[in-house]
Amino acid sequence: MNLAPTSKQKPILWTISGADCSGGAGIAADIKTGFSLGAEVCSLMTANTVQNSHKVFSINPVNIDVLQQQVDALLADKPPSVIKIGLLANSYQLNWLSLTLIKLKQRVPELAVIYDPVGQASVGGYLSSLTRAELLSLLTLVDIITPNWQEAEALTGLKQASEQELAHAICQLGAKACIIKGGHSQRKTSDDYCLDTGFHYKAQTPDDSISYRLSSRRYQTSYSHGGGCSFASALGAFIAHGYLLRDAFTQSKAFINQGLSAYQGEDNYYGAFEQQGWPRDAGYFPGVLTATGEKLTAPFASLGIKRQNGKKLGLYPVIDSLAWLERLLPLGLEIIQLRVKNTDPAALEHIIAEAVKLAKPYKTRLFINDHWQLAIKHGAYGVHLGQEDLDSADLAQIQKAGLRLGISTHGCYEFLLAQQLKPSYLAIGAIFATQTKDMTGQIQGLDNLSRLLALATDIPVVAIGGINLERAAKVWQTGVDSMAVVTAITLAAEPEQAVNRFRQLMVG
Ligand SMILES: Cc1ncc(COP(=O)(O)OP(=O)(O)O)c(N)n1
Ligand SMILES: Cc1ncsc1CCOP(=O)(O)O
Ligand SMILES: [Mg+2]
Repeated sequence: MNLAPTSKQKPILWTISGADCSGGAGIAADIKTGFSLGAEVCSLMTANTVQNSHKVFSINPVNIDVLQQQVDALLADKPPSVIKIGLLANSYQLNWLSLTLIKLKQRVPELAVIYDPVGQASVGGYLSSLTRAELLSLLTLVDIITPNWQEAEALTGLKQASEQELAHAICQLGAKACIIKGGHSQRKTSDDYCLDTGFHYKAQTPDDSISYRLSSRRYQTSYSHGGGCSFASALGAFIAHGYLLRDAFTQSKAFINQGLSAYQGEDNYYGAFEQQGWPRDAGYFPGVLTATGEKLTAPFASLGIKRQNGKKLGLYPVIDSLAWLERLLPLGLEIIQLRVKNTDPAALEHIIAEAVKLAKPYKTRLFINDHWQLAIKHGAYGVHLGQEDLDSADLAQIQKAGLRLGISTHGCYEFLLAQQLKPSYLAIGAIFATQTKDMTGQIQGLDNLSRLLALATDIPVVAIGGINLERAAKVWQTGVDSMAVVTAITLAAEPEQAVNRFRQLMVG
């Protein structure tokens, strides 16, 4: 993921789906969704369906020669970064598409293929005559499949299986990731479940997979026609913009919640789902279910600064030695982090113990990166943990010891997840490319920083990564509470002067 813009060109999403003359689903939904989310949609129509709000009258498949001509024409000047597949009307189309995807993936190696297996129309009636065996043949070419649970049961042949088991079975059939949509579920939960077995950033097997579960309240509305297609095309649009699957998933769910909330309570009319632009309002974002969070209910000790009350944490130097700490403490900063890597245990303990002693006479809040046991042992003010540390660290122990906790996040999924742990601050990074740490695939950019800030509660938010004096004003204008920097200070010709210049631009 690199969300820092490199050009003003819109990402291109192809939709290979049916047209719905009643305007809500299929290609209409995909175009409205793409437009709403800043993606350019090219449409390859598989069928010209005749339907209204009561019934599907006919399907009218398009000949594969026409589809092939459209692929050839579009490849010349509008190659896709994502393809969303919806209705496939017959086995000619399925076989043609399988061969086409193989060729396209050779030509565009980064291409992501999303398949929304539309079998049944929401008004009733079957849209596709494909058999299960035929559909399965497509799965190995699919990066993300988005069935609802009935479709997932039909694909796997499993009954009474959990969403997790269904997703796992579908990934074993060949798809790289599977999102089971809970929206139409008659099950107790309306959670959406995602199993990611290797898409984008980690090569994994289905047994070594990552799962995400998002939960939202149910929206009562009759304006939902095309919601499923819109979810899959929103996912495509977010992925085309460069978001990781977990963040595309979270934002797509927010996009759907936002649309479903538009006409709540308007009954007796079968209306189309309404695309309402990029979801920014925290109220539409789903809950992120986490086992770690369920154990913690109380907030971590506070920094004495809340996001809303106007006081800011300001500059947050992240340094790696006692010498730097001694040099910066007299400058009267609100917060400093000691981030020591690759040091033997005895030396490390000595450094942390000394750092805590050095910081005692100052009002500066000293955070220790990574080494939470030593931070507790020596009575540091706080601990900073990364995502990888969250599972192994004993958060309850940190909380019980009264230490403050800062957590790194990289995108909206992790931000919402970490927020539920009620830490003392949340960090977002890397805002820009940085030489200090390998942040490949995790560059947020300023726009995404602003979007994440819209999800913030009263917990202070720190921006980190590639921030220097030239870029600082723009970062500060987003409304962050603090900017954490390493090299902008440690490599500055005059570090004290650099600190002062940062502070000057953070006034107001
Ligand atoms: C303020 C702040 N934000 C993020 C980080 C990065 O922490 P982490 O993800 O644990 O990575 P390392 O720093 O351990 O490499 C941080 N240290 N401080
Ligand atoms: C530790 C860390 N975490 C995210 S980016 C980063 C490095 C920040 O260093 P710099 O300020 O030199 O870009
Ligand atoms: Mg760390």
